[in-house]
Amino acid sequence: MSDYVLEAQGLSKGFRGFMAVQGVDLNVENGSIHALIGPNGAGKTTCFNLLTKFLQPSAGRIAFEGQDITQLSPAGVARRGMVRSFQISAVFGHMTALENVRIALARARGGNFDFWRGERVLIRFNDRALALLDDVGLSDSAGVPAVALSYGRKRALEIATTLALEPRLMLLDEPTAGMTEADVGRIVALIRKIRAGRTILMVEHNLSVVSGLSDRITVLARGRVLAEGDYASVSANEAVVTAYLGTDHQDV
Ligand SMILES: Nc1ncnc2c1ncn2[C@@H]1O[C@H](COP(=O)(O)OP(=O)(O)OP(=O)(O)O)[C@@H](O)[C@H]1O
Repeated sequence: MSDYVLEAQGLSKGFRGFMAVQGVDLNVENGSIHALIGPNGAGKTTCFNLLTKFLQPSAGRIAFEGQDITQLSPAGVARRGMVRSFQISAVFGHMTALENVRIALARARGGNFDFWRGERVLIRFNDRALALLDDVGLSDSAGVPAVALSYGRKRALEIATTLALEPRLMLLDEPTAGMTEADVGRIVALIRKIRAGRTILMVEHNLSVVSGLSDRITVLARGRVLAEGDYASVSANEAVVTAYLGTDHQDV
């Protein structure tokens, strides 16, 4: 089997003639944390949407664990073990943290989501749900409605609902966006913890998060791959520095 859990070749996406992503090759190594970075408008989100099949590529091929997934739906990709955090937007504000994770577990097992009469069914998931809440540091919030959780805790709950789907490849879309510094530290620690036994691909703007977490970084600019390597090598790359300096982004 290949060392790569995810392989994309020649990935392209045009919007009415404008190429947002053009000829991107991306190989994500099994067990790694791989970050996709780049200045505003570089094509990171489009690339992410292509990989998770929220967008259909205009050209290119994507394989997950050696199987071609280019034609699959987002749900089909998720069922195979490649899950995007927040994909299922499973955080229902009026439900408690525990109830949210139980619903995610029920869905992961192909439950018909009929939770209106499902209390007896859902109760079977209590132990596993409590263990997942513990994994993300939310055991003390099990009974708290999601709406009452702080922003950082809500993101942790979203990660717990994603973990409920038992992803082998977890895709995180700007996991620290909009967070206070203290919450950023907590999410970084959480990502370090949950990486065991799985691969993580993330889009992230916060470069200190990227430098501390990523084994490998792909830098996009104007829809193309500008550089790839570890943090030390991409941050010393002249083309990368120029691309970042040309925007209002923080320095690399
Ligand atoms: N649905 C769409 N229709 C038209 N243009 C689009 C669409 N989605 C993205 N684009 C354009 O494609 C380019 C890449 O956008 P994308 O959102 O992928 O970049 P990004 O790297 O995620 O940027 P940011 O860091 O600002 O979120 C941008 O110029 C954007 O305006």
